[in-house]
Amino acid sequence: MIDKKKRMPIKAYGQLLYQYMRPMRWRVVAVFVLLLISIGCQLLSPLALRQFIDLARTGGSISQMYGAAILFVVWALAGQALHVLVVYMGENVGWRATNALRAELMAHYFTLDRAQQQSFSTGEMIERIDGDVHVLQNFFSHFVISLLGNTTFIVGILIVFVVEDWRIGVVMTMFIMIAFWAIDKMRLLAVPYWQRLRAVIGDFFGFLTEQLAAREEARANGGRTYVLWQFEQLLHKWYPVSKQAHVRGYAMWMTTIFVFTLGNVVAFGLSAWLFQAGIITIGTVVMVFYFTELLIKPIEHIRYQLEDLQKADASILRVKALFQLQATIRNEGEKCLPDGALSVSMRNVSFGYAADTPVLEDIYIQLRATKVLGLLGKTGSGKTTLARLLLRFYEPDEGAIKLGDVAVSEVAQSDLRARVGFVTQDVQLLKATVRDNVTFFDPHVSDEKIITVIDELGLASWYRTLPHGLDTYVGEEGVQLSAGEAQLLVLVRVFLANPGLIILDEASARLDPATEQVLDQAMRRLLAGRTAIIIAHRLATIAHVDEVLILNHGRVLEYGKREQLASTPHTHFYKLLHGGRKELLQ
Ligand SMILES: Nc1ncnc2c1ncn2[C@@H]1O[C@H](COP(=O)(O)OP(=O)(O)OP(=O)(O)O)[C@@H](O)[C@H]1O
Repeated sequence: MIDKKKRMPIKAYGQLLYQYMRPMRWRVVAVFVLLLISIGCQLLSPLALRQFIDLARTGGSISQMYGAAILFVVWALAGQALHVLVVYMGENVGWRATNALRAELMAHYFTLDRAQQQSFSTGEMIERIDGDVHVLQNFFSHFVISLLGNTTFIVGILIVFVVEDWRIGVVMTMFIMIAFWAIDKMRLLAVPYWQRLRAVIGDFFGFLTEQLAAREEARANGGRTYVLWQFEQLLHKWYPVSKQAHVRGYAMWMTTIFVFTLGNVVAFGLSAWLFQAGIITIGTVVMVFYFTELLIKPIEHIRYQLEDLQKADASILRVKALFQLQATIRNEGEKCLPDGALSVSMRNVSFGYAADTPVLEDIYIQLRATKVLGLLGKTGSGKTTLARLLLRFYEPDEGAIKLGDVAVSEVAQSDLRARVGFVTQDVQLLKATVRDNVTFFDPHVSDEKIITVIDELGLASWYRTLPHGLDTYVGEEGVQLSAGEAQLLVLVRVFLANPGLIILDEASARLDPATEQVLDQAMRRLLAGRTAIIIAHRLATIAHVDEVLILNHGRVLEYGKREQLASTPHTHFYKLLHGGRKELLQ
């Protein structure tokens, strides 16, 4: 349902402007000063026009008339030139403010929990960080400058009217007040519709990014018809919402046109009457008419600004909603994990993504530093979830998790992320060079170090095929890597960071048997002296681990030393090794 009353309080606008304009206050002050001078020039030019006409009617000298004409042109040109400068500088202020807002939104997004991040599709996030903020750019660059400038201009014209004749001043002041009242009443009309329009655009981009990412799967699995159907549904939804929003914007435009016409009639009628009564000169009649015409522009601009404010209302509400979303895991610790390999301890840990659906129950792990644990279990048994708890992506409902004898809840998130290396099933490479991909843009990692890890992982021959070595670009415009190669590169990234605990989630699932064998040997060398948890569906992946844990429906089915389990005939692991209980891996 659309909440028609939803409107941003003026205070919220003030706060937003204060927050983002403060760092540029001198620039903003300069814009205002230029704006006032520009308004002064624009107000002086019709006075020169009046002087010119009255001189012509009363037989003034030609040189006096030239003087008035030149003044008219000079004031008009100076006013316009300064106006251009004001717009340029205003745009600059707007860009800076919106970029700061964009950066803050992006940084805030990274502070959110995994579950909260997942509640936004990629497209929705693009719409928030770019779409909504783009709308606000106009608000930042033009709104205050334009509103203040145009209001000052209108007040200036009214003062001129009052000075000329109080009746013109009173009537035109009343007319402007009525005009603003009518336009402001129209303002509320479209806010909820602009809000809905942006939400629909967000859904559309969300769908588009998702489908573009999964285009191969969709094509291979015959999903094309469904995708196109869904695409069309979204377009159908977009059109009526866009129409509703624009029709309401148009209603506001119509109101302004009506108001302008009324203003012209009033100004012309009144000044004609005053002229006939011999109270004002013909030059003043032309000047009043000229000023009334000039009034149209600022009222028009204010209308534009209010229309933009309708869009900004919707965008600010959505941006604020994102800012108000706070990570549930907020009690960031301050402790650091001890150097070197980390022990892992989980005691009576239980967890569920939803309150009434446990995914892990009563998990117990006691892994000494430098030991490697093989984690087995069929799909959906909770292996990845267990890894996410170790990284504190989620908080356990019960139990205690410690790394290197420090509770993960007491460790600073940055330290936790730096000391625990996680290779997920879904490998993501950046559109950057091989070097930047493995160092994550850390300039302190030397090329020698990178090449050593590449050598140790057995990737030397692959590395030699890269046309520009570490400077080779990967991704769409660079070298295309196979899924297996991408996974190997991510392994280089993890090992370079020298973590105290490495979690490999199905890391070798995409590799061919030959590559897997090369990697297996290299991994054994690299894992020596480090703690690791290897999540696997295949027994070969965990041929050299020290301990084995089998998960079944979120519970520990079996846990012990690999050698011991492998040599005890009644264990599940023994049966697995000898061809039985295969369902535990599927
Ligand atoms: N983000 C999430 N939100 C809600 N439920 C989730 C989420 N991630 C996983 N689950 C559910 O938790 C259960 C365990 O999932 P998990 O990914 O941990 O299993 P897994 O053993 O790693 O499976 P696989 O071997 O297929 O990767 C599954 O029932 C899954 O549907």
